[in-house]
Amino acid sequence: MQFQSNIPSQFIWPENEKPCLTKPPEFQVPTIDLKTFLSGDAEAVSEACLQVNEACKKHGFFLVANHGVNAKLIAQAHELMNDFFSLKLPQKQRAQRKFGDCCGYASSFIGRFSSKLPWKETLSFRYSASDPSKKTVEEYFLSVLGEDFRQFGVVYQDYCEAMNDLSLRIMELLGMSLGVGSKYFRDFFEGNNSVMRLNYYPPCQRPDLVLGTGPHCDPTSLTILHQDQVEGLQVFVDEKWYSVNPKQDTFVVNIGDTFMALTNGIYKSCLHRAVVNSKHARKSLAFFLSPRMDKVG
Ligand SMILES: C=C1C[C@]23C[C@H]1CC[C@H]2[C@]1(C)CCC[C@@](C)(C(=O)O)[C@H]1[C@@H]3C(=O)O
Ligand SMILES: O=C(O)CCC(=O)C(=O)O
Repeated sequence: MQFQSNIPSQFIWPENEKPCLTKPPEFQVPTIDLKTFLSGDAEAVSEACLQVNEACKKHGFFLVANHGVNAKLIAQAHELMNDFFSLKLPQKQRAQRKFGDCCGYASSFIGRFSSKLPWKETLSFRYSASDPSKKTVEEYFLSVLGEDFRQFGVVYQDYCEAMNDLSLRIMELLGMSLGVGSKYFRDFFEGNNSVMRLNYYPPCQRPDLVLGTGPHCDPTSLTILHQDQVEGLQVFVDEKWYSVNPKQDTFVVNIGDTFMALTNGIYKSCLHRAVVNSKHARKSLAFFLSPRMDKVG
């Protein structure tokens, strides 16, 4: 393995994809107050629809505030991420992601990609809303990691259920913003399957050479991201990178490729990435909503 300034070459990105040394400008992403939108107040609804329509036609990113997700649950989800990623490697590898599967533990996708490796560890698992009595996330942690991880399963099951509920309320907003009504997309995604991903970005001595997550569009329908208070998320708009800085008590929401297709390209799924820094680890919780495949005609 070759090294350049202590960084293995597989983690070093090409010149044209490296993060800029200077922090890019902050991107002004609209913040939607979900509570006022759902209150049915005509003016609030029309304002929220206008903001979402404008944002999604351009870049597909917006923030949601007053989302109703329990703050303690969010804090627990972050705390347990620290606990999991602090485990010794052999313990984490008990959940090792298998080739071809999108679930499990991955450390920089070693073995999956050979260059431009992301500077991150991830733990991904499925959430199925099709049968509310089946606690798929609890079962995952118990079956893959064992009895000691029961509490992880309970917390992330609750977190995924909260994300699923939030995603359906956001689908109401997206339907209204496109003029097809609040039930159109909500009904389509009811009982869906999703992927929950825990992202852990260790500090890096050379944050100018690596990327936590490379430039990508999410292939799924909708992503609900909760980032900790360490900056790192960047979106690519009008041929430039901008940072989407953490905003207390909000989730970052973005359209994925599948939802872009569902809107015949009217709403955009845009490139984004995550940069790292030399001092602090960074964490994010990403919930990727997908449609029920039996509803995709
Ligand atoms: C279903 C998924 C695959 C990825 C995680 C979720 C939704 C986004 C996908 C991903 C982030 C898109 C960019 C490349 C990728 C490999 C990554 O950087 O993590 C993708 C995820 C994956 O395939 O693991
Ligand atoms: O961690 C972030 O800020 C972005 C993560 C992301 O884009 C992803 O997991 O697909």
